[in-house]
Amino acid sequence: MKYISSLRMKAIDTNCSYLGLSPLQLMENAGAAIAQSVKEKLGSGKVLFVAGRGNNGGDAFVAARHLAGIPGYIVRVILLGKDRDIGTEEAYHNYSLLKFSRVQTLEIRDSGQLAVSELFSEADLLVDAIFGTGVKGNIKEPESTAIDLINNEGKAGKIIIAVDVPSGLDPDRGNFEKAVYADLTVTFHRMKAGLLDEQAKEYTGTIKVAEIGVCADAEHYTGPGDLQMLKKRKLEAHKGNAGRILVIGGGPYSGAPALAALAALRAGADLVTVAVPESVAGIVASYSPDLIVRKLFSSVLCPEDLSILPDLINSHDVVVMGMGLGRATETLETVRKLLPFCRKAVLDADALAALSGTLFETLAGNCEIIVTPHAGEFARLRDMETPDSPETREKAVREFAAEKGVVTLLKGKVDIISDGKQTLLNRTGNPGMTVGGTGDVLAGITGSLFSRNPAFLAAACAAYINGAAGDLAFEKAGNALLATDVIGKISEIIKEAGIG
Ligand SMILES: NC(=O)C1=CN([C@@H]2O[C@H](COP(=O)(O)OP(=O)(O)OC[C@H]3O[C@@H](n4cnc5c(N)ncnc54)[C@H](O)[C@@H]3O)[C@@H](O)[C@H]2O)[C@H](O)CC1
Ligand SMILES: [K+]
Repeated sequence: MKYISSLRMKAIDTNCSYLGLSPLQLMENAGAAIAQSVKEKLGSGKVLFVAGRGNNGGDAFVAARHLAGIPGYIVRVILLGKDRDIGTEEAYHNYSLLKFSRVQTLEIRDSGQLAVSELFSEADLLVDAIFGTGVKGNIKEPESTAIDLINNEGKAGKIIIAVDVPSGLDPDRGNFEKAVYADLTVTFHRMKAGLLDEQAKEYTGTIKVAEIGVCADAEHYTGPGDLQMLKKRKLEAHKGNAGRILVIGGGPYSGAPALAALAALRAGADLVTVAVPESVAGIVASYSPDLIVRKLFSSVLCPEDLSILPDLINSHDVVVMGMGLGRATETLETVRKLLPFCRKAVLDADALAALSGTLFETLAGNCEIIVTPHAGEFARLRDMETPDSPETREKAVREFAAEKGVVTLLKGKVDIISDGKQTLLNRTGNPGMTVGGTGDVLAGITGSLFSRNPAFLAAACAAYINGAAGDLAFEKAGNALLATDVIGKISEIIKEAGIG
């Protein structure tokens, strides 16, 4: 069964909002689904909603409004706190509407007041909306008492419906300190992993997955929500904690490795070292004082460099390799020899020319790889034309990623990112980005994110950030935009997503 983590669900929520589907609309659908389930369980009578101060409570306020309009129901809501304690705008909005909806509300001060309330014993059906996916740590008061009181009524034979998850149950792991015993759990959009836990079964009752109108693209295309899944920088971070990146590139060209390195820095890496052949080391160093340049031996990457690069690789978290290396036989041979020293590598441009199917197999398990080919490079990697139609292209990327065990980011008008199991599409970016260097920028961002995040998430978010930064640059420069303009906008995208 396909299930979803609470973090991913939050990301999808944010992506919906980015696409124009507001959290309020999702809440309205969630509440309507709860009201529908109440109607199916109870034809008429007294319904008590026990609501916490988060969006789980918000769903209950919507459901209460929907039910109160139907003859035969007496609808009451207990809010575990005061209205000013309600944590989200959407929940507050829906709570405010209850005044106009023939719903009796009670705001409770503390667990003592809760324990003497007769609303519990008077109800025919109780709806548990104390916590959903936002529960954290040990359960405090008055929530703890509220769970006990709901369970007392459940023991007395009343119907209990849980909103999204039985309150107290960890939606991802299923473990808990105490939780509501429900007859029915109405969970939204997708099954939550925690509900499938063996121990959890006793608490969930029947599980119903309710559609709440999530846009399909919020899940299949990258968005700002995906960025929220990236690790946040810790306030007490030390130098190097946010990633040490080694860029290996250059020789015939000097700009490409510098672009990748500067992009990695802008995407949050702490330290970026650029290892380039001696012939271009001075030029690369002259581009920016932010770059640490390590001089290699010759005018192209060559076997002699194997005397210094393994140590350098070892002192960095991620290697980003390929930009501007050229395709001299000795260079490609050196790339192949370096890979077994890498733990995490982003391979782009000329490094892709060094790869063969068997090489992937020898590396399996030792080195996590992200490849970032364009259509031509992807065709060479597979020894097969890259398909034109979106569906076949997506399938080709998914199959390649699964077969070779590498995260694949196929660049194009719509980028395709897959690890063989999960696939995401990215449509940020614009025609101005066909200018040289934007691929190097993407490789740099990918390396930076990969140092602290899983490969698939890093690649998907890098594609989004690169394109979104390009879109900002396009506003000013139009089709005349340069790769350096894109680098200049990375920080705005990262800051806006709150991950910088
Ligand atoms: N797309 C969707 O899935 C939608 C989900 N909706 C509903 O929203 C909740 C998640 O809402 P959130 O506000 O993030 O969190 P909760 O309501 O679950 O809880 C937050 C609330 O609880 C307090 N709290 C947390 N832990 C504890 C504790 N241990 N003891 C006491 N109090 C605690 C916290 O301070 C907050 O006040 C999801 O489950 C769905 O029901 C949307 O409405 C529709 C879209
Ligand atoms: K709940």
